[in-house]
Amino acid sequence: MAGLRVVWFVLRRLGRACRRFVSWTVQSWRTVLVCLVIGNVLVIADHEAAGVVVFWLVPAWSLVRAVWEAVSPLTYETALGGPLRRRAWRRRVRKGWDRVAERCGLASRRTTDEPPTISRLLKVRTSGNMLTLRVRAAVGQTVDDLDGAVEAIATAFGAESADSRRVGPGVVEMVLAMRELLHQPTTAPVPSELETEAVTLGRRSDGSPWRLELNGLHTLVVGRSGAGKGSILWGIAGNLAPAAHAGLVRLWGIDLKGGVEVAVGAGMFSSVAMDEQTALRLLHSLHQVIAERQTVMRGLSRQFTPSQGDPVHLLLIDELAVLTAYASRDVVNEASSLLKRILTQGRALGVMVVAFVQDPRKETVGMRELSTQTIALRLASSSETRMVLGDGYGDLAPAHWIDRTMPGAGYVVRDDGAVERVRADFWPDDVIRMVAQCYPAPPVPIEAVEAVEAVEAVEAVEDDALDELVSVVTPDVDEQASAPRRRTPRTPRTPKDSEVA
Ligand SMILES: Nc1ncnc2c1ncn2[C@@H]1O[C@H](COP(=O)(O)OP(=O)(O)OP(=O)(O)O)[C@@H](O)[C@H]1O
Repeated sequence: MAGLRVVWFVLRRLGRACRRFVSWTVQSWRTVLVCLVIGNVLVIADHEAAGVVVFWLVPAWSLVRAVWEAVSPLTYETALGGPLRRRAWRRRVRKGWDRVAERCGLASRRTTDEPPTISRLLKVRTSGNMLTLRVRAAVGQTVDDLDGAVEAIATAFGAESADSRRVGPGVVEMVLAMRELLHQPTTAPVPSELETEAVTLGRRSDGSPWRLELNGLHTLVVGRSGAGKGSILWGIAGNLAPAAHAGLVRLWGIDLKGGVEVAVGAGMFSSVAMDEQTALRLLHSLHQVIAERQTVMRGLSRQFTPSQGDPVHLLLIDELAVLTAYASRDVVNEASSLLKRILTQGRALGVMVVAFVQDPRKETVGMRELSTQTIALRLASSSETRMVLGDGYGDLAPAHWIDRTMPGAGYVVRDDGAVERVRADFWPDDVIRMVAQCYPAPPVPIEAVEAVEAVEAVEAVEDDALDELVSVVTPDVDEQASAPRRRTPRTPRTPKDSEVA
C-alpha cells in the first residue's frame, strides 16, 4: 500500500512537471520565434553549435524550471516562481490600468467629446500573494467611488478577493489577494506556548498566521452545519490549554448537544456543563467570579491582569441557541439574563465568552450586539451574512460564497470593523485527546449556588458598585475610597465532586 502511494505521488509530480514544461514553453512563444530567427542566422553564418543552443534556449529553460519545481517546490517558489509571478502581476496592472479603470467606472468626462479623466494609478506593490494598488481619485470622483469599484477591478485582474483602505485625501489602497492559499487544509500543531491574550488559529488569505485576539473581547462564531466550528472551538481551547494547565486561564464549557463536541477534550476544561441545569449553575458561578472581581478591583484598576491563582476566565458555548432559544422557557430566560450580564460586565474583568451558533436567527442578532468580534464561517445566503455581520458586510465578507469543500474557512470582523479572510487549522480527535492528556486543567466544581440567592447577591454587589461610583464622582471623596486598596489574590478552589471534567 505504501509503495503504491509513493508511485502515485511520483506519477503526479511527473505529470505536473510535463504540463508546466509545455505551458511555459508555449507562453513564451514570442521569445521562441525570436530564438528561431537568431538560431537560423547563426547556423547560416556557420556557427552551428551556437545556433542549436539558441534554438533550444526556451524549452531548456522551461525544463529546468519544471524539474526544479517538481523536486523542490518550496525553494523554487521562493527563489524564482514567486518573484516571476509577482513581476507579471505588476506588469499586467501597469499595462491594463487605464482600460480596466475606465470599464470599472473610474473615468469621468465633462462632455462626451472630451477624453475621459481616469483615476491615477500612483503605485503598484506586491508581496507574497498580495497585489496593492495605490490610486488617486480624479477630479469629480470621491474615495467612495474608488471603494465601490474595488470588486470589479479585482475581478478584472483575476484576484480571489479584495479589500480597500483610505490612506490619504482622495487616495485609496486596493489590496488584491491574487492567489487563494486557503484551499489546502492544514492540521493544527500541538501547542506549547503559554498564551492568555491571543491564539493562533490558522492562516490568513495572504498565508500569514491568523491570530485571534481574545483579551477583553467576546467572540461570536456562526456557521452552518459542517462549516468547521469545531476547528475554532478546539483552536481556542487547545491553544489555551498550556496556560490553563499552568493556572493562568480557566476554561469553562457548555455543550448542550449531549456533550458530543466537548467530551473529546473535556480534560482541557475546568468546568463543563452538558445539561441545562448544570449550565445554569455554571453561568451563576461565572457571574459570581465577575461579582467578586468587581469588589476586589473597584477603585484600584479598570483592566484585569491575570496571574497564577487569579486566571483569565473563558467560557466556550457550543450551540448557543440550545441554551438561549430551544431550552424550556425558564431556562432560556435565566440563561439569557445571566449571559447578558456576563457579556456586559465581564470584558474588563478578564471574563470572556466565545459562543458558537449554527442557525443565524434573531437570537444571534441579540448576541451580535453584545459580542465584540464575529467569525462568519460558511453561511447559506447573503441575508444570513447580513444578519450575522450587519448590513454593509454582504460584499466585504461574503460568507455565503464559501465553498462546502473548505470547512474552517471564514471571515473575521474585528472590533474595529476590519475584515480578514481566514482558514482555521483542523483539529483531529487524536490531537485533541493528546492535548487534553498533556495539559489537563485543574478541575473546579461548579458551585451549587441557588439561582435566586446568586442573583440577589450579584444585584447587591452591583448596587454597591453604583453607590461607590456616585461617591467617587462627587468632590468630597472619602479617604477610604481614594486610598489604593491592596488586591487580595484569589485562592484556587479545591476540587469537590464529579460534576466537573
Ligand atoms: N479547519 C478544517 N480544515 C479541514 N477540514 C475541516 C476543518 N474543520 C472541519 N473540517 C472537516 O469538516 C467536518 C465538519 O467540521 P465540524 O464538525 O467542525 O463542523 P461544525 O460546524 O462544528 O458542524 P456541526 O455544527 O454540525 O457540529 C469535520 O469532520 C472535518 O472533516
